[in-house]
Amino acid sequence: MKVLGLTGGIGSGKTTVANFFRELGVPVYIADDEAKELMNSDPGVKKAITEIFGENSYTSNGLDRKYLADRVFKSKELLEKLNAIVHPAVNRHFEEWKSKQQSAYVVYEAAILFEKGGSEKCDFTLLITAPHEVKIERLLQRDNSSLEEIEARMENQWSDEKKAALANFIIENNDLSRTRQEVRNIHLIMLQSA
Ligand SMILES: CC(C)(COP(=O)(O)OP(=O)(O)OC[C@H]1O[C@@H](n2cnc3c(N)ncnc32)[C@H](O)[C@@H]1O)[C@@H](O)C(=O)NCCC(=O)NCCS
Ligand SMILES: Nc1ncnc2c1ncn2[C@@H]1O[C@H](COP(=O)(O)OP(=O)(O)OP(=O)(O)O)[C@@H](O)[C@H]1O
Repeated sequence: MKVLGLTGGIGSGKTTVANFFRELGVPVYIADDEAKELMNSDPGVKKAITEIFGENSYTSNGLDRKYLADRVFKSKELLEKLNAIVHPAVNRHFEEWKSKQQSAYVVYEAAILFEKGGSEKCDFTLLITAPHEVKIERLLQRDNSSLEEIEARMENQWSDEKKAALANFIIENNDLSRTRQEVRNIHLIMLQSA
Protein backbone atom coordinates (compact mmCIF):
# COMPACT_ATOMS: atom_id res chain seq x y z
CA MET A 1 0.00 0.00 0.00
CA LYS A 2 1.36 3.38 -1.03
CA VAL A 3 1.56 6.37 1.33
CA LEU A 4 0.97 9.94 0.17
CA GLY A 5 2.45 12.42 2.67
CA LEU A 6 0.45 15.64 2.91
CA THR A 7 2.08 18.68 4.43
CA GLY A 8 2.14 22.47 4.48
CA GLY A 9 2.84 25.30 6.87
CA ILE A 10 0.40 26.31 9.57
CA GLY A 11 -2.80 27.61 7.97
CA SER A 12 -1.89 26.51 4.42
CA GLY A 13 -5.01 24.34 4.09
CA LYS A 14 -3.78 20.81 4.86
CA THR A 15 -6.91 19.79 6.72
CA THR A 16 -9.10 21.20 3.97
CA VAL A 17 -7.18 19.17 1.37
CA ALA A 18 -7.19 16.06 3.61
CA ASN A 19 -11.00 16.29 3.63
CA PHE A 20 -11.07 16.39 -0.19
CA PHE A 21 -9.13 13.07 -0.21
CA ARG A 22 -11.60 11.66 2.35
CA GLU A 23 -14.48 12.61 0.03
CA LEU A 24 -12.81 10.44 -2.63
CA GLY A 25 -12.82 7.50 -0.19
CA VAL A 26 -9.12 7.60 0.67
CA PRO A 27 -8.23 6.72 4.30
CA VAL A 28 -6.56 9.74 5.93
CA TYR A 29 -4.34 9.76 9.03
CA ILE A 30 -4.04 13.19 10.68
CA ALA A 31 -0.79 13.05 12.67
CA ASP A 32 -1.49 16.24 14.69
CA ASP A 33 -4.81 14.83 15.94
CA GLU A 34 -3.47 11.34 16.61
CA ALA A 35 -0.51 12.87 18.47
CA LYS A 36 -2.89 14.69 20.81
CA GLU A 37 -4.95 11.53 21.28
CA LEU A 38 -1.81 9.55 22.19
CA MET A 39 -0.68 12.31 24.57
CA ASN A 40 -3.94 11.74 26.43
CA SER A 41 -4.09 7.95 26.26
CA ASP A 42 -0.60 6.38 26.07
CA PRO A 43 0.71 5.86 29.64
CA GLY A 44 4.40 5.97 28.55
CA VAL A 45 3.89 9.21 26.63
CA LYS A 46 1.95 10.80 29.53
CA LYS A 47 4.63 9.82 32.04
CA ALA A 48 7.44 11.25 29.88
CA ILE A 49 5.54 14.53 29.34
CA THR A 50 4.80 14.93 33.05
CA GLU A 51 8.44 14.24 33.93
CA ILE A 52 9.71 16.98 31.62
CA PHE A 53 6.92 19.56 31.66
CA GLY A 54 5.47 18.96 35.14
CA GLU A 55 2.07 17.98 36.52
CA ASN A 56 0.52 21.15 35.04
CA SER A 57 0.73 19.53 31.59
CA TYR A 58 -2.56 17.80 32.36
CA THR A 59 -5.80 19.13 33.84
CA SER A 60 -8.88 17.11 34.75
CA ASN A 61 -9.88 17.53 31.07
CA GLY A 62 -6.64 15.97 29.79
CA LEU A 63 -3.65 17.53 28.04
CA ASP A 64 -3.34 21.29 28.59
CA ARG A 65 -2.42 22.23 25.01
CA LYS A 66 -2.13 25.94 25.72
CA TYR A 67 0.26 25.35 28.62
CA LEU A 68 2.47 23.10 26.48
CA ALA A 69 2.30 25.30 23.36
CA ASP A 70 3.36 28.37 25.41
CA ARG A 71 6.47 26.48 26.49
CA VAL A 72 7.57 24.54 23.42
CA PHE A 73 7.05 27.14 20.69
CA LYS A 74 9.28 29.57 22.62
CA SER A 75 12.11 27.08 23.15
CA LYS A 76 13.62 24.93 20.42
CA GLU A 77 15.18 22.70 23.09
CA LEU A 78 11.84 21.96 24.77
CA LEU A 79 10.13 21.44 21.39
CA GLU A 80 12.81 18.87 20.50
CA LYS A 81 12.15 17.09 23.79
CA LEU A 82 8.41 16.96 23.14
CA ASN A 83 8.98 15.82 19.54
CA ALA A 84 11.27 13.04 20.80
CA ILE A 85 8.48 11.72 23.05
CA VAL A 86 5.57 12.11 20.64
CA HIS A 87 6.95 11.29 17.18
CA PRO A 88 8.06 7.67 17.84
CA ALA A 89 4.64 6.96 19.40
CA VAL A 90 2.87 8.44 16.35
CA ASN A 91 5.09 6.43 13.98
CA ARG A 92 4.20 3.17 15.75
CA HIS A 93 0.51 4.06 15.82
CA PHE A 94 0.48 4.99 12.12
CA GLU A 95 2.03 1.66 11.09
CA GLU A 96 -0.61 -0.19 13.12
CA TRP A 97 -3.41 1.94 11.58
CA LYS A 98 -2.03 1.47 8.05
CA SER A 99 -1.96 -2.31 8.40
CA LYS A 100 -5.74 -2.23 8.97
CA GLN A 101 -6.61 -0.16 5.88
CA GLN A 102 -7.83 -1.64 2.63
CA SER A 103 -7.22 0.77 -0.21
CA ALA A 104 -4.74 1.46 -2.98
CA TYR A 105 -3.10 4.18 -0.92
CA VAL A 106 -3.49 6.20 2.27
CA VAL A 107 -2.82 9.85 3.08
CA TYR A 108 -0.54 10.77 6.01
CA GLU A 109 -1.07 14.41 6.97
CA ALA A 110 1.56 16.11 9.13
CA ALA A 111 2.52 19.75 9.59
CA ILE A 112 6.20 18.92 9.92
CA LEU A 113 6.72 16.08 7.46
CA PHE A 114 10.07 17.01 5.91
CA GLU A 115 11.48 18.71 9.01
CA LYS A 116 11.43 15.59 11.17
CA GLY A 117 11.98 12.74 8.71
CA GLY A 118 8.29 11.81 8.41
CA SER A 119 8.61 11.86 4.62
CA GLU A 120 10.73 8.68 4.82
CA LYS A 121 7.57 6.64 5.33
CA CYS A 122 5.96 8.21 2.23
CA ASP A 123 6.12 7.04 -1.39
CA PHE A 124 4.95 10.45 -2.63
CA THR A 125 4.60 13.84 -0.97
CA LEU A 126 2.16 16.69 -1.55
CA LEU A 127 2.89 20.22 -0.33
CA ILE A 128 0.11 22.76 0.20
CA THR A 129 1.14 26.39 -0.04
CA ALA A 130 -0.46 29.78 0.38
CA PRO A 131 1.11 33.24 0.66
CA HIS A 132 2.35 34.20 4.15
CA GLU A 133 -0.23 36.98 4.67
CA VAL A 134 -3.08 34.74 3.47
CA LYS A 135 -2.12 32.03 5.97
CA ILE A 136 -2.03 34.55 8.81
CA GLU A 137 -5.37 36.06 7.78
CA ARG A 138 -7.04 32.60 7.63
CA LEU A 139 -5.64 31.62 11.04
CA LEU A 140 -6.68 34.86 12.73
CA GLN A 141 -10.18 34.20 11.41
CA ARG A 142 -10.21 30.50 12.39
CA ASP A 143 -8.55 30.52 15.83
CA ASN A 144 -8.17 32.58 18.98
CA SER A 145 -4.39 32.61 18.39
CA SER A 146 -2.52 35.91 18.38
CA LEU A 147 -0.20 36.99 15.57
CA GLU A 148 2.73 36.39 17.92
CA GLU A 149 1.64 32.80 18.63
CA ILE A 150 1.18 32.03 14.92
CA GLU A 151 4.60 33.44 14.03
CA ALA A 152 6.26 31.46 16.85
CA ARG A 153 5.00 28.24 15.21
CA MET A 154 6.03 29.39 11.73
CA GLU A 155 9.57 29.92 13.01
CA ASN A 156 9.74 26.21 13.85
CA GLN A 157 8.80 25.18 10.31
CA TRP A 158 10.77 25.19 7.08
CA SER A 159 10.00 27.74 4.36
CA ASP A 160 7.76 26.71 1.44
CA GLU A 161 10.77 27.05 -0.90
CA LYS A 162 12.79 24.51 1.07
CA LYS A 163 9.87 22.06 1.21
CA ALA A 164 8.94 22.60 -2.46
CA ALA A 165 12.35 21.32 -3.52
CA LEU A 166 11.50 17.95 -1.92
CA ALA A 167 7.79 17.55 -2.72
CA ASN A 168 6.46 15.41 -5.61
CA PHE A 169 3.28 17.48 -5.93
CA ILE A 170 2.50 21.06 -4.94
CA ILE A 171 -0.92 22.70 -4.69
CA GLU A 172 -1.12 26.46 -4.38
CA ASN A 173 -4.29 26.65 -2.33
CA ASN A 174 -6.02 29.83 -3.47
CA ASP A 175 -9.28 29.00 -5.22
CA LEU A 176 -10.96 26.07 -3.44
CA SER A 177 -12.66 24.58 -6.52
CA ARG A 178 -9.31 24.53 -8.30
CA THR A 179 -7.68 22.91 -5.26
CA ARG A 180 -10.39 20.23 -5.28
CA GLN A 181 -9.72 19.55 -8.99
CA GLU A 182 -5.99 19.26 -8.36
CA VAL A 183 -6.69 16.75 -5.58
CA ARG A 184 -8.73 14.67 -8.07
CA ASN A 185 -5.80 14.72 -10.54
CA ILE A 186 -3.33 13.58 -7.87
CA HIS A 187 -5.80 10.90 -6.75
CA LEU A 188 -5.80 9.45 -10.30
CA ILE A 189 -1.99 9.45 -10.39
CA MET A 190 -1.88 7.69 -7.02
CA LEU A 191 -4.35 5.03 -8.20
CA GLN A 192 -2.26 4.43 -11.32
CA SER A 193 0.94 4.12 -9.29
CA ALA A 194 -0.54 1.63 -6.81
C1 LIG B 1 2.08 21.77 21.67
C2 LIG B 1 0.75 21.18 21.21
C3 LIG B 1 0.13 20.35 22.35
C4 LIG B 1 -0.19 22.35 20.87
O1 LIG B 1 -1.44 21.85 20.40
P1 LIG B 1 -2.40 22.73 19.45
O2 LIG B 1 -3.74 22.08 19.46
O3 LIG B 1 -2.32 24.17 19.87
O4 LIG B 1 -1.77 22.65 18.02
P2 LIG B 1 -1.79 21.46 16.90
O5 LIG B 1 -1.10 20.25 17.43
O6 LIG B 1 -3.19 21.26 16.38
O7 LIG B 1 -0.88 22.05 15.76
C5 LIG B 1 -1.29 23.20 15.02
C6 LIG B 1 -0.14 23.64 14.18
O8 LIG B 1 0.99 24.00 15.01
C7 LIG B 1 2.18 23.65 14.32
N1 LIG B 1 2.95 22.61 15.08
C8 LIG B 1 2.50 21.60 15.87
N2 LIG B 1 3.49 20.83 16.35
C9 LIG B 1 4.63 21.35 15.82
C10 LIG B 1 6.00 21.01 15.92
N3 LIG B 1 6.39 19.94 16.65
N4 LIG B 1 6.90 21.78 15.25
C11 LIG B 1 6.51 22.85 14.51
N5 LIG B 1 5.22 23.23 14.37
C12 LIG B 1 4.30 22.49 15.00
C13 LIG B 1 1.72 23.06 13.00
O9 LIG B 1 1.62 24.03 12.00
C14 LIG B 1 0.36 22.54 13.28
O10 LIG B 1 -0.44 22.37 12.14
C15 LIG B 1 0.93 20.28 19.96
O11 LIG B 1 1.18 21.06 18.82
C16 LIG B 1 2.05 19.25 20.09
O12 LIG B 1 1.98 18.38 20.92
N6 LIG B 1 3.14 19.40 19.27
C17 LIG B 1 4.32 18.57 19.39
C18 LIG B 1 4.11 17.18 18.84
C19 LIG B 1 3.97 17.21 17.34
O13 LIG B 1 4.93 17.35 16.61
N7 LIG B 1 2.73 17.05 16.86
C20 LIG B 1 2.47 17.12 15.48
C21 LIG B 1 2.54 15.91 14.64
S1 LIG B 1 3.26 14.44 15.14
N1 LIG C 1 -8.52 28.07 -0.55
C1 LIG C 1 -9.04 28.59 0.57
N2 LIG C 1 -9.72 29.74 0.52
C2 LIG C 1 -10.25 30.29 1.64
N3 LIG C 1 -10.13 29.77 2.88
C3 LIG C 1 -9.45 28.60 3.00
C4 LIG C 1 -8.88 27.96 1.85
N4 LIG C 1 -8.25 26.83 2.27
C5 LIG C 1 -8.43 26.77 3.61
N5 LIG C 1 -9.16 27.83 4.06
C6 LIG C 1 -9.54 28.13 5.45
O1 LIG C 1 -8.31 28.55 6.10
C7 LIG C 1 -8.23 28.00 7.42
C8 LIG C 1 -6.96 27.15 7.52
O2 LIG C 1 -7.15 25.96 6.72
P1 LIG C 1 -6.84 24.51 7.34
O3 LIG C 1 -7.41 24.38 8.71
O4 LIG C 1 -7.22 23.50 6.30
O5 LIG C 1 -5.24 24.67 7.41
P2 LIG C 1 -4.17 23.73 8.08
O6 LIG C 1 -2.98 23.80 7.21
O7 LIG C 1 -4.74 22.39 8.35
O8 LIG C 1 -3.92 24.51 9.45
P3 LIG C 1 -3.08 24.04 10.77
O9 LIG C 1 -1.66 23.99 10.37
O10 LIG C 1 -3.35 25.10 11.77
O11 LIG C 1 -3.62 22.70 11.19
C9 LIG C 1 -9.52 27.23 7.67
O12 LIG C 1 -10.42 28.04 8.35
C10 LIG C 1 -10.01 26.90 6.22
O13 LIG C 1 -11.41 26.76 6.18
